[in-house]
Amino acid sequence: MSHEMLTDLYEFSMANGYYQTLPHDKQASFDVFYRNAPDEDSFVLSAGLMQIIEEVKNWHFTKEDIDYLRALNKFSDEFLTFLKDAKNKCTINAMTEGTPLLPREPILTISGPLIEVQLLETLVLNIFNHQSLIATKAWQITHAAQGRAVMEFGARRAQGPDAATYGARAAVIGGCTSTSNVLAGQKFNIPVAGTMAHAWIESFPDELTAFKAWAKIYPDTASLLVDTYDVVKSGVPNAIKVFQELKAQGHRPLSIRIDSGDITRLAKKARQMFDDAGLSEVKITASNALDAHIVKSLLNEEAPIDNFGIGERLITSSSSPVLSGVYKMSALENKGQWVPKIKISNSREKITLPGNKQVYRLYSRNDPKHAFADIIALADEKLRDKITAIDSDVHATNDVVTLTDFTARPLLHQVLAGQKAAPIETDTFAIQKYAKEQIAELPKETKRLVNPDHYPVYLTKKLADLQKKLIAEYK
Ligand SMILES: Nc1ncnc2c1ncn2[C@@H]1O[C@H](COP(=O)(O)OP(=O)(O)OP(=O)(O)O)[C@@H](O)[C@H]1O
Ligand SMILES: O=P(O)(O)OC[C@H]1O[C@H](OP(=O)(O)OP(=O)(O)O)[C@H](O)[C@@H]1O
Ligand SMILES: O=C(O)c1cccnc1
Repeated sequence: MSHEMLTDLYEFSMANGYYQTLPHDKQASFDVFYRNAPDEDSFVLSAGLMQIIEEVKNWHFTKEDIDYLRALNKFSDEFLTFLKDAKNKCTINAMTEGTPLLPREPILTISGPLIEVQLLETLVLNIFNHQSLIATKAWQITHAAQGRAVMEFGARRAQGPDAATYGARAAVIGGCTSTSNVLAGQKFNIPVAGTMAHAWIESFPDELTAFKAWAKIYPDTASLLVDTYDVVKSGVPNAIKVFQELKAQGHRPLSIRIDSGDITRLAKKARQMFDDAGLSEVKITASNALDAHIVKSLLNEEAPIDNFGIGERLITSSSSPVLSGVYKMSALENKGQWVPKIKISNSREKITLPGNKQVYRLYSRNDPKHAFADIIALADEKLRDKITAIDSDVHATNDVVTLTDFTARPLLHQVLAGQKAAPIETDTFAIQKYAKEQIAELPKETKRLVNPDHYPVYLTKKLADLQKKLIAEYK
C-alpha cells in the first residue's frame, strides 16, 4: 500500500498555492536531519530508507485521492489535474541504512519540483523518525546485552500494526536476532522465534502435564515458561523432569523463560538446579519489561542469562518515544541556478544549514578504522588536506579547529532519480552487519549508555561563512 495521502493538509495547501504563484517546475532541495538524539544518546542509527525509496519512486495519486481532495473545496481544478498526472521527478541522496547519524547532519537530501518535495515532507519524516528511533533503541539494548541474542517481542504493545512490523525490521537493523512478529518475518525475511504463553500452562490440569504435552509436539525446540506458579518450587523442577525425559529419548533440551520476579536471583537459582541435574546445556531466556538499563544491570549482577525477549520498551522506545527529525529547505532554484536558503531562529540551534551539502566521516590517516569526527561541507566543495573547521555544536567552546592527517569518506549517495532507483542493500541482516561495522568505527566513549562523550560534527569554513552571510542578510 502506498501512502501519498499520508501528508499534512498544509502540504497540499502550500502545493496548491505554489502551483498558482510559481513556475510549476520550480526546483527545491530539502534536508532531513535531527537536532537531539533520543535518550541523550550521541547518535541515531538510521533506518527507513528502503521504504522511503519505494514510496517516493511510486508516488502518484489515484482517482479516489483526487476526488477526495476535490471534495475538500480548497484546491484549484488546474492543480488537481496536475496532481492526477504527477509522477516522481525527485532525486534523493541518502546515507546507507544502518549508518550512525549525528545531530544536524542531513541523512537524506531530496531535490525536485517544489510542489512534489513539499508534498513528501510528512511521509518521509514519518518513516525516518519511526524506524530510526526503534533501530537506535534496539542498538542500545543489544549493545547492553553484550552479544547475547535479543528476540523482539513487542508486536502486542506497538502503536499499531505498521509500527509493529516496520519496528521489528528496524529492531533487527539495530541488532536483534529475531522477532516474534510473523508478519515481519514473512515480509522482511527475518527469523521468527518464540516460546509459549501462560495460557498454555493454564490450559492443562497442572504445569507438568502442560510441559510434557509441549515437549511431545516440539521435542527439539521446547522452551518452557517456568513462572506461571512458582519458578523455584515448581517451574524449574518440572522443566528438569521433562528435559531429562527428552534427553533420554535422544532429544536436545532447549531452554526456559523467566518472565517475572527478581530475574537475577531466579536465573542463578535455575542455573544451579539445571547444572546439578546434569542439564548444563539448558539455556535461560529472560523477559518482562526489560530495557537497556535493566539488561546492563542484570549482566553486572552476573545473572546467567543466555538470551532476552524484549517487547514494549523496545518497540515503543518508551523511555524516549520521539525522534524529532525535521525536513528543511536548503536551496531553491531560480532561473536554472540554485540559491541557498536558510531558516533563522532565535535559538541558534534551530538555524538551518543553507545550500546543497555533503557529509564526510573523517578517519585518522594512521588509524583508518577509527572515525574521529564528521564534517558537513557544501556539495560542490573539495576537502583539502588541511582544513579550518567550525564545530556545529552551538554550545562548543573551542569552536574553530584545524584538521589535518585525515581521510574523508562521503556519506551521501544518490539512491533515486525519478523512476530510477540505484541498487541498495535490502537484506535486513546485511544492513545489521553494516550498522555494526559502522558503529565499531566510532570512539568507544561515544557509545556509553549514560553520558556518552560528544562526537564532533564540524562545518567547513565555506559552509559556516555562507550561513553567517545569510543570517546577516536577513537580520
Ligand atoms: N535483578 C533485577 N534487576 C533489575 N531489574 C529487575 C531485576 N529483576 C527484574 N527486574 C525488572 O523489574 C521489573 C519488575 O516489574 P513487576 O513488578 O511488574 O514484575 P513482577 O513482579 O514480575 O510482576 P508480574 O508478575 O506482573 O510480571 C521489570 O521491569 C523487570 O524486568
Ligand atoms: O514485557 P515485554 O518486554 O513487553 O515482553 C513481552 C511480554 O509479553 C508477554 O507478556 P503478556 O502480554 O503475556 O503480559 P504480562 O505482562 O502479564 O506477562 C510476555 O510474557 C512478556 O512479558
Ligand atoms: O514467544 C514468546 O515467548 C513471546 C512472544 C511475544 C510476547 N511475549 C513472549
